This record gives sequence, structure tokens and C-alpha cells, in this order.
Amino acid sequence: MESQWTSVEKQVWTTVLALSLTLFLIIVRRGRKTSKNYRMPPGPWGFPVLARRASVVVASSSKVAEEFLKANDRVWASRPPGTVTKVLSYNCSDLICAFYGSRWRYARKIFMVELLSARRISSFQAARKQEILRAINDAITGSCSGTVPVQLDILIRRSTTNIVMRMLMNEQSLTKSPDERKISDDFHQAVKDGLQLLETFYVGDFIPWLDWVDPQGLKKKLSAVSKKCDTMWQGILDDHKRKLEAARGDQATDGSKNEEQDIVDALLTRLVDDDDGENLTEVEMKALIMNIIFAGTDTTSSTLQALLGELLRNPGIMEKAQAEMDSVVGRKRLVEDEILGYEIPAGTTLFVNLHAIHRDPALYERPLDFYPERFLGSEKDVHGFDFDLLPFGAGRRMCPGKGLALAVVLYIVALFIQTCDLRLPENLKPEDLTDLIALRRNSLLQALVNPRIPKDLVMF
Ligand code: HEM
Repeated sequence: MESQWTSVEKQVWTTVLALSLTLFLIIVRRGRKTSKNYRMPPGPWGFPVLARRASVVVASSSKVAEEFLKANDRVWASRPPGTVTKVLSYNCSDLICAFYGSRWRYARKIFMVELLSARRISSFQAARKQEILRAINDAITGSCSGTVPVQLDILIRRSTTNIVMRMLMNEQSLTKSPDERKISDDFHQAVKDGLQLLETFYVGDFIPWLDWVDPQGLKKKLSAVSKKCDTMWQGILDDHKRKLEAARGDQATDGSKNEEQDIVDALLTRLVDDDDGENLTEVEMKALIMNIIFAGTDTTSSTLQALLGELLRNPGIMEKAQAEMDSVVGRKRLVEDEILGYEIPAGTTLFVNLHAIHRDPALYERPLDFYPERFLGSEKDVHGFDFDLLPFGAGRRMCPGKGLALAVVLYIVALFIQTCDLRLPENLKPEDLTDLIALRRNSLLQALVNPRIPKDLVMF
């Protein structure tokens, strides 16, 4: 009787059944293959059962990427959703997973014109600076004049999460008290759990008839994570609705103006003020909030961790960058966003990306080395026109958070370079810090931190 089977027995029988069905399909597949020969691009031998469902073409050179993203951009403008993306995006009601079409165009317009407009990014400049200085402050204090290693990855991650959360919710720093630190960490945990699920290879996505097996127990985990996330996004929306109502009441009675709108205010106001006949449902709003948190925090934080990791491994390059900073800005005032934009062209000198194109020896001399000077005097930029440098993608689905990401990444790195001497602690060797992004090696980015400018410029 089934109820008497142990879980081991169940697993054995499930595996036997799966293998038998697989064998059967291999034969069917082989039979079909001879009847139609596709002229596929070169690649490794495909496992027939998988190949039938999941034909994958990988563009690993800039020429092929250009062919896909420029000449045939429209054809590739939809992203096929998997089980995890479908659930977390409320069945593709967001921007990242939305199928290319009128709803995607509408969401993209809201994202670009309202949520992440240049005006909004610049209106949160002071908040960004405050959060970044807080991280530097914590690094300097925690390191006790460069004697105690500090966990730079945690400080960077908190700082980038807070920057996005403050733009989203206009909250004062989320890390002031232990409780607020917990809020920031809760959001980070939700993102981490979600990303972990997104990175999991889910058998059912590639072999749908094996969906019921779910050997990783993914559906149970997914249900728990999506419930937790939904409660968070709903909480953010409800808080804002209450505040907006109260503000409208105040305005009606004393004529007072609203303070600077945050992103959720903009979403909700859009719902009320919409004049082009379209609007967002509450579910779509939650999906967009999820996009900003998921796409906006970990990306920026892991880019920064890799960048600071490379600077720690390459003290010679760090010294050069510091000398340049000293000659341009000096040590008596802090580098500003605008000065940075002028002196260091957006993204070109400091961005490191680990994608295959960016390691192509035909495009880059010493592709595996951290060698930012390669971009000095180069015309390449990261705005999606140079197909050998595409950290934000290209074409219609190109990253709409590029402006914010560049503002945050460049400013944090510039401030760290200007204000701190960073050294590896004895327990870490330079080779421990390779491929920090690709390998997602947490808790490794430690440094001894010494201030190199008057302390009162960064301490508060
Ligand atoms: C260093 C930081 C970042 C990197 C490297 C990055 C990279 C990317 C890439 C490669 C894509 C796919 C582009 C394509 O398919 O051609 C993308 C899409 C996207 N990114 Fe970013 N991103 C970053 C930061 C951000 C930020 C800060 C936000 C928002 C706050 C954001 C929001 C999005 C969204 C919503 C999409 C999907 C757009 C669509 O499908 O229309 N990203 N990003």
C-alpha cells in the first residue's frame, strides 16, 4: 500500500519511472530527428529529451549578440518565464517578465518616465550620499585605524539596499537602530531567497511532463517565499495609501504641499492622475515594486563588491586611482556626483563584467586581468550601442535602471577610493577574491580600512 512506503522507496520508484519514460522519449525523439534535420548553430551534442523542449542558442561573441539584439531585437524581445519567475512576478504582471506588447510598453514608460527618471534619480542624491557615507563611516570606525578587518560586502549590500529602499519608500536611513537594520536585512533576505530560487535549475521548466516530480521541493519553497514577498509589497502599498490619504486631507485643510514623492507615491498618484486612459492594477504595482527591489539591489551590490574586490587585489591600480582623485578633487572636500560624471565617463573606466563577451581575447587585451586603463581614451560606452561592452544589455529590453546603477556604483567606488586606504587582512589572499560575482562567494570581502582624508569629512 502506498501509505506504507518509506520516502526512500518512493524516491526509488519515482526515479525508475522517470528513467523509463526518458528512455521511451529518447527513442521517439531520435525517430523524429531523422525525419527533419535542423541546421542548428554549432554547439555541443544535445540530450534529445531536453533538446526537444529547451533549444537554447547562446550568443557568446559580440558579433552574434549584435545580430540578435540589434538586427533582430524585436524577435527576441520577450523573455520566456519559468515556474519561479511566473510566481514571483504575479504571472508576468511586471516589467522584467512581461511579454513584449502593449502592457510591457506601458510598464516600461512608467518605469523610465516616472519611477526612474533623471529628475527622480537626482532628487535622491542627498539620500545616496548619506547612505554611502554611513557605510564608509562604519568601515572606518569598525576597522579601528586599520587593525580589525571589516566585512565590506555587508556594508556595501546594506548601503545599496537602503539607497533603493529610500527611493522607493522615502524612509530615513533604514539602518539607524537595530530594528531598522532588521527591516533592511529582511528585504535583503527576501531578495536573496528569491534569487536563490531563480538560480535553481527547475526540471519541470525544461521537461514539463516531469513537473510533478519536483525533486528539489521547489514548489513548497517558492510558495513560502512568494507569500513572504507579497506581504512585504502589500505592506509598502498600504502604508503609502494611508499616508497619501492623510496628506490629501492636510492639503485640503491647510493647503500644504507634498514632500518629495517617492517611487511608490508616483505609482499610486499615477493611478489617480492617469490621463491616457490606461492604469495599473494593484497587482501590477506590487509586481513593479518587486522588480525595483529584485533588479535594483543585488545587481548594484554585487557589481560593487567585485569592483572593490579587484581594487583590493590590485593595490597598484588603487594607488593610481587615488592619485588621480587627489589631483582632481584633493583631500579637503568630498568628491561629488557631478564632478565624477565629468572626470570619469559613465561606467567606462571602472565597470567590470564577467560575461563571456567581456572576456573575449579578440576584443580585449589581457581579458582576464583587472585592467581599467584599457578604457582610457576608448570610445566604447555602456549605453547599449557597443556590442562588445554590454553590462546593461541593449535594445528594447535594455536595463531601465542604468542611470541609477551608474550613479550608485560610480559614486560609492569614487568615495571609497578618495576617503579610505583599503588593505587585505592577513587571512585573505588576493586569489581568494577572484570572480566574486560569478561565484557568489559571500562573506569574503573583508578589508582593513584607514581614513586618508580628515575624519570630520566623513564622520557624523
Ligand atoms: C550594476 C547594476 C545593474 C546591472 C549590471 C543591470 C543589468 C541588467 C541587464 C543586463 C538587463 C537585461 C537587459 C536585456 O535584456 O538586454 C537588465 C534588465 C532590467 N533591469 Fe537592470 N541592471 C542593474 C541595475 C538595475 C537597477 C538599479 C534597476 C532598478 C531599480 C534595474 C531594473 C531592471 C529592470 C526592471 C529590467 C528589465 C527591463 C525590461 O525587461 O524591459 N536594474 N538589467
